[in-house]
Amino acid sequence: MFPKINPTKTTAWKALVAHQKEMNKVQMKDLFKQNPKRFEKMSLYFGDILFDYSKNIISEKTLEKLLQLTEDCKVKEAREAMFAGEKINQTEDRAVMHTALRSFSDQPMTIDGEDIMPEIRETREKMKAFCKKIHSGEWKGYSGKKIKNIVNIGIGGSDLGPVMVTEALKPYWIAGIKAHFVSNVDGTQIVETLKDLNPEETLFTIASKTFTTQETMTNAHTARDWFLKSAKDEKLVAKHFVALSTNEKGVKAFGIAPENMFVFWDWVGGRYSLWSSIGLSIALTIGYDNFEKLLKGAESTDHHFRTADFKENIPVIMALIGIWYTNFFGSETEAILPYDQYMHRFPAYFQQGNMESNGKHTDRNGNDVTYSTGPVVWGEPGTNGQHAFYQLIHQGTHIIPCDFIAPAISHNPIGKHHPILVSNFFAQTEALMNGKNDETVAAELKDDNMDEAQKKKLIPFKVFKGNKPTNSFLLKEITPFSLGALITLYEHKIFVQGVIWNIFSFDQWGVELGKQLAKKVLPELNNDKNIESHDGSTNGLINAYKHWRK
Ligand SMILES: O=P(O)(O)OC[C@H]1O[C@H](O)[C@H](O)[C@@H](O)[C@@H]1O
Repeated sequence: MFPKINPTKTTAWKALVAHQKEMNKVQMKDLFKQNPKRFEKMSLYFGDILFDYSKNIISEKTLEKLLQLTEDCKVKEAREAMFAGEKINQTEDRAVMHTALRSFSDQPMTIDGEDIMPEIRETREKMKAFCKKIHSGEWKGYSGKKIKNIVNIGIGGSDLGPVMVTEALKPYWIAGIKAHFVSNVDGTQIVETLKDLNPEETLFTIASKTFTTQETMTNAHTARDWFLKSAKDEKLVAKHFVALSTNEKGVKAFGIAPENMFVFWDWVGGRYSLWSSIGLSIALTIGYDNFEKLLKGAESTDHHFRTADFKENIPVIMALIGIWYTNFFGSETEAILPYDQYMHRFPAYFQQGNMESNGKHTDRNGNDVTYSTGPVVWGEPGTNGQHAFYQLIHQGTHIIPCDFIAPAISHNPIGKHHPILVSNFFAQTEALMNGKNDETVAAELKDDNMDEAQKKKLIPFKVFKGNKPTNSFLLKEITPFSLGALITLYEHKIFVQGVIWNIFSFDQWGVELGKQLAKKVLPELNNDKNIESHDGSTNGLINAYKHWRK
C-alpha cells in the first residue's frame, strides 16, 4: 500500500506556499506576452481532445513544483496500487477497479490473486445479447408489443451517469427507443414519467448497487404496482423488470429472476459505475456497439493516465491546477461549463464525482485535515450561465477556476448557432483572462453623452480585473468514444487529488447520517402525537407538518 503522507509536510508544498507569493502578483496576460509559445507549451492533444491549460496563473516553475508534489505524495505508487487491485478503499476494505470494466486487453486484472476479467466479459456479453433482443423486437412485452421505453430507476451513481451519458449522446439514440430516468423519491417524478407511457411497451431497469436504497426501492415498487395494474399477473414482471445490482438476494426478494439480473461487484464505486451493468440503460438507448465505444474511449484515457509522463498527463495536470487554486489561492469552488446542450448534466455528474469522492475532512490516518480538500463543483451549460452567474465569475470576490468544454463539430449544425455558441466560449475565456482596465473603459466612454464627472464615477463599475483562470477542452465532436475519454480524464483527476489530499476518495460515509435520521423521523409522521424527541427546530417543523396534514 502506498504511504499516507500529510501533503503540507512535504518539501514541495512548502515551496509552493512561497512560490504562490510570487505568482500572486503575476498577470496571465503578461505571461503570454513574455512567452509567445505559451499555448504550445501548455496545451495537449489527446486523440480528438485538445486540452488548453495555458490560461492559468502558472509558470513552468509552478508546474515543476506541483509535479514535485506528486513525487512527494507518491501519486505514481497510488496509481499502481489502484490498477493492481489493492484494497485502497480501506474504510470499506475494497479494491477500486472500475478501470477493469473498460479494459479490452487480454491481460488479467486481479483482486486477491483472482482475475476479474472473465466475469466482466461474461456480463458484457449478457448485456450485448439483451440489447440485441430488445432492439430486434425478439424480446416482447407481455402483450406481444416491442419495447419502446426504457425507464431507469436508480439514484446517485445509479442514475447520474446513465442520465448524463444518454443525454450527451442523444444523437445516437436507437430509433424507436426512448430513455426515461426516475431518481427522486418525490412521487411527482415517477407520476410524471409514467403518465404517458404504455406498460406493455415499457422496460424498467432497476439500478442499485446495494438494492436497499430507500428512494430506488420505493420507486421500483411503485413502478411494479403501476405495471401490475394493467398486466394483472405477477409472472409478467419478468418481461418488464431487470435489475442491475451487486445484491443477488435483494434482487430475488424483489421478484426479479436471476436471468434478468445484470451483476456488478463491490469493487465498483457507485459514482464510477456507469461502465458496469449500471450502464445497461445507456446500452439499450444508444446501442451496445456505441456503449462499447464509450468504454473504449475510457480505456484510452486509462492507458494515457497510466503511461504518459506526468508532465504530459492530462488528469494529473488537471488535478494539480485544481490543487494550486484550492490550497494556495484559497479558492473554494470550481465551475464546469459545457458549451453543448446535450452535455447539460455533465456538471451534475461531476458534482457527485468530485464532492462525494473528495468532500472529506478526515485524512487517511484518521486525523482532521488542516488544509482544504474537495471544492464545491457546480455549473450550467453555456451560454445560459453567461446570463445568470458569470457576473460573479468576472467581477465577484471569489476566484472560480472554470472548465470550458465544447465540440468543434455540432450534431445540429443549423444556421449560425454553433459558431455563435463557440465564439462565446472563446470570448469568455479571453475576457476572464484579459479583463478590461480603467483606460480602456475611459476610452470606450469617450464618445458618450454623459458629462465627464459622471463618466469618471462609472469607470470602477465597468472595470474587469481579469486574471481569472480557465481550462479549455475543445473536442472535435462529442462521440461515444470522445465522451468516454473525457469522463475518464475527470475521474482520474479526482483520484490524483484524493491521493495528494491524503483522503479516502472511494467511500462516502458522509451520506449516512441523514439517511439514519430520516428512518427515525418517518414513523413519527404517521401518528397524531406531538413530537418532542428532537431539537426545538426539528420538533417545530415536524409538528407544523403534522398540523397542516390533519
Ligand atoms: O446504487 P445504490 O446502492 O442504490 O446507491 C445509490 C447512491 O446512494 C448512496 O447514498 C451514495 O451516496 C451514492 O454513492 C450511491 O450511488
